[in-house]
Amino acid sequence: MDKESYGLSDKQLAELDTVFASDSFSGKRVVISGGGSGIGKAAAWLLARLGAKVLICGRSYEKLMAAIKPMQEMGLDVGCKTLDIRNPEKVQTFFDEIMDELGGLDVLINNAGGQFPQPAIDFSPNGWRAVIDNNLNGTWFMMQAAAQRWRDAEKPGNIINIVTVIDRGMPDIAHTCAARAGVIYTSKTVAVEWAQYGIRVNCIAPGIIASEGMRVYPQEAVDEFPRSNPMQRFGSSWDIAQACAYLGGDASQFMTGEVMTLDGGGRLWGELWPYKKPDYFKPS
Ligand SMILES: CCCCCCCCC/C=C/C(=O)SCCNC(=O)CCNC(=O)[C@H](O)C(C)(C)COP(=O)(O)OP(=O)(O)OC[C@H]1O[C@@H](n2cnc3c(N)ncnc32)[C@H](O)[C@@H]1OP(=O)(O)O
Ligand SMILES: NC(=O)C1=CN([C@@H]2O[C@H](COP(=O)(O)OP(=O)(O)OC[C@H]3O[C@@H](n4cnc5c(N)ncnc54)[C@H](OP(=O)(O)O)[C@@H]3O)[C@@H](O)[C@H]2O)C=CC1
Repeated sequence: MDKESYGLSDKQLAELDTVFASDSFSGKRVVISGGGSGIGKAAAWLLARLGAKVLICGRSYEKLMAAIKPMQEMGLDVGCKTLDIRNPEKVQTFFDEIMDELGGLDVLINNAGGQFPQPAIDFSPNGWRAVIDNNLNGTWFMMQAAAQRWRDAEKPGNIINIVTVIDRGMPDIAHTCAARAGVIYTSKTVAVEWAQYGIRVNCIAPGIIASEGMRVYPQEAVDEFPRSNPMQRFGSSWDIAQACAYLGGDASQFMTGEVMTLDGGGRLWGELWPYKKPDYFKPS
């Protein structure tokens, strides 16, 4: 399949079935970074359909507006703001504004992120820095800004960080493995530190998901990605959105500091090096 065609249409996102009750997020205010495409957009659709007031952010205003228009046309309560999560001052201003505009915040989904594939030995200092900054620093600025406001207002909070499956590392994306390991262990640590404030922190580790994010990878790699798990297929953004609904809702109220993996068993079996695998690693 052409990598450009990966991702769910707005019609699908408006109609896909869910196991969650239609009012399970009513009264909840949710912020989703990177909500203009892929997994973040699917989560925005689902949680808004379940009654949440949702605000998505990302770097491209046009992308955000295009994402929220069909949701608003369905009568869903969704807004957007531009934000580069790597800028700590802008993140602070963002949270000041949205706390005011939404009247508070219940759930923060740190989904914005990504990387480019390259053998680690060839990373430039700036390429390494860009991926660490986007995924580790950006996510941390968002987590801390939300937690400070929840603590100061004496309100509970709930953070969900979208990471990636790092158990076996992943050839060609060592920079993101480093960043996501940082996010996971920061999350485990602050899940403990922030329990006293009623703040939960969990991560979701998606395996290969058929989202718009696939456009970043060469077609030959995308064609091989299903072999990264024993189900030998892609997961869907909707799978990850439903995991967000579980972690963002009351059913998971006793869960904090965990990583929920949805990878079709890829942690246990699968080819992680789908593209330009050196001869050294090929069967002789
Ligand atoms: C195949 C098997 C995979 C196997 C991997 C399988 C993975 C599947 C699981 C994960 C799937 C997903 O995450 S899907 C989601 C994918 N979505 C995304 O990645 C979207 C977000 N990504 C990004 O915005 C960008 O990739 C990112 C670099 C992180 C941020 O962009 P920036 O605008 O900050 O970066 P730039 O200013 O353009 O560049 C900063 C530096 O990075 C370098 N750089 C940027 N792109 C580069 C590239 N393609 N190759 C080399 N170097 C690159 C530049 O040259 C710069 O270094 P100098 O030249 O030295 O200055
Ligand atoms: N698809 C997959 O197989 C997997 C995805 N993931 C992770 O899931 C998350 C969502 O990915 P997916 O939906 O697939 O891909 P997308 O590329 O569609 O989503 C990434 C989103 O993040 C936004 N974003 C990136 N950098 C920034 C930034 N600095 N500030 C604000 N927004 C930013 C992008 O918007 P914009 O460019 O407009 O800012 C985009 O909407 C990412 O963290 C990804 O790495 C993890 C494992 C597997």
